[in-house]
Amino acid sequence: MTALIQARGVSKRFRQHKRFPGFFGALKTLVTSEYTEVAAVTDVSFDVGPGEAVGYLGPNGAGKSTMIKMMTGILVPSSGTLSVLGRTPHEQRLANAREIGVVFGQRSQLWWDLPVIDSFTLHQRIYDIPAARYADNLKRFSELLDLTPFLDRAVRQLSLGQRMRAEIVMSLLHDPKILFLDEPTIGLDVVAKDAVRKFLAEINRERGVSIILTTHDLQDIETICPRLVMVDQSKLIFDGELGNLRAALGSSRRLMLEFATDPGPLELTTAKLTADEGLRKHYLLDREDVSLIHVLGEIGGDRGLKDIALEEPGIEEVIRTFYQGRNAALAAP
Ligand SMILES: Nc1ncnc2c1ncn2[C@@H]1O[C@H](COP(=O)(O)OP(=O)(O)OP(=O)(O)O)[C@@H](O)[C@H]1O
Repeated sequence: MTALIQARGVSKRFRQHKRFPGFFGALKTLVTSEYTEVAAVTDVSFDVGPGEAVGYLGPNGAGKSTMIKMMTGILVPSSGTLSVLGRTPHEQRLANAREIGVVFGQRSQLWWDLPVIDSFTLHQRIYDIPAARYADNLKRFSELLDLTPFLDRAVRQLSLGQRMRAEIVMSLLHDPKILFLDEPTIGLDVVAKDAVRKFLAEINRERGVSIILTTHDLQDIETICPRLVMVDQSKLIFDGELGNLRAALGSSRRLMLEFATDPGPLELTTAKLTADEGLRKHYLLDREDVSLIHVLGEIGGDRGLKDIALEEPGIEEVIRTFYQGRNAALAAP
């Protein structure tokens, strides 16, 4: 598989004028030429293949937006090599732009005072999209994201959810091979988030558009991205599937057993009793080698068991556990 994106030891450091506090500090700031360096991205390497959907995750300030900006050619890496569709993004920014789509949740690419459809028409001209292709894409995407009711309205009159849907459609009109999205669902209500997620998952599946997505909403990842790239304090700390991360953290499935009559505190060797509500008992299954069959075998058939529910830990819990474990390891003497 040829990689569409190849990052090798990519770093980005920002140089900032050193600021001194207080009134005299402000004067000193003006006359000194001292700088501090911020390491936004440090030695990051990964590949992204055709049709992959990758969630780029990390806490605030971990360097996600900076990495997206380097891949889209807006920022120049301080060191390392970065190739997107065979090009160095910042050196061939225009050629790169023709084959990628970009959506920044915090910044609009639509013309604020023009009707949505006018921004789309301008996009068609700038990107030289053949008329039939443009018409097909516009029809299909507008239907999927329900844009038709507000195509003729000025962008400044749209709600955030409507504007984001329009941004996403515009980013795809020229059939990009890769779509970069920086927090595309930020501030959206649950219905709009759901529509955007389903649309992106469908575009990825149907058209094979590779997706690189940063978000703080892990449900976005769960719906769209099988693969996670996780960063912390500018460095890459995990690259793989959510299932691998779950496995690496050990199994911690939750089990709920409901009985017709209360069998009393039912301690088991195969599962840890975590809450006893009488008829309902909650357990943690934290051993890989123990399955539900083992637990049921231990309970036996004569306890009046009425119902069973087994739950895998949700994505929030998996990611939180991973970062907490890492922070604890870093803090250890
Ligand atoms: N233009 C800039 N000049 C100086 N420092 C910057 C600049 N842009 C980003 N940084 C710094 O680089 C680091 C990484 O920033 P970045 O915006 O990439 O983080 P992020 O992971 O996208 O964060 P968030 O989740 O809050 O959006 C931060 O410490 C930030 O303050």
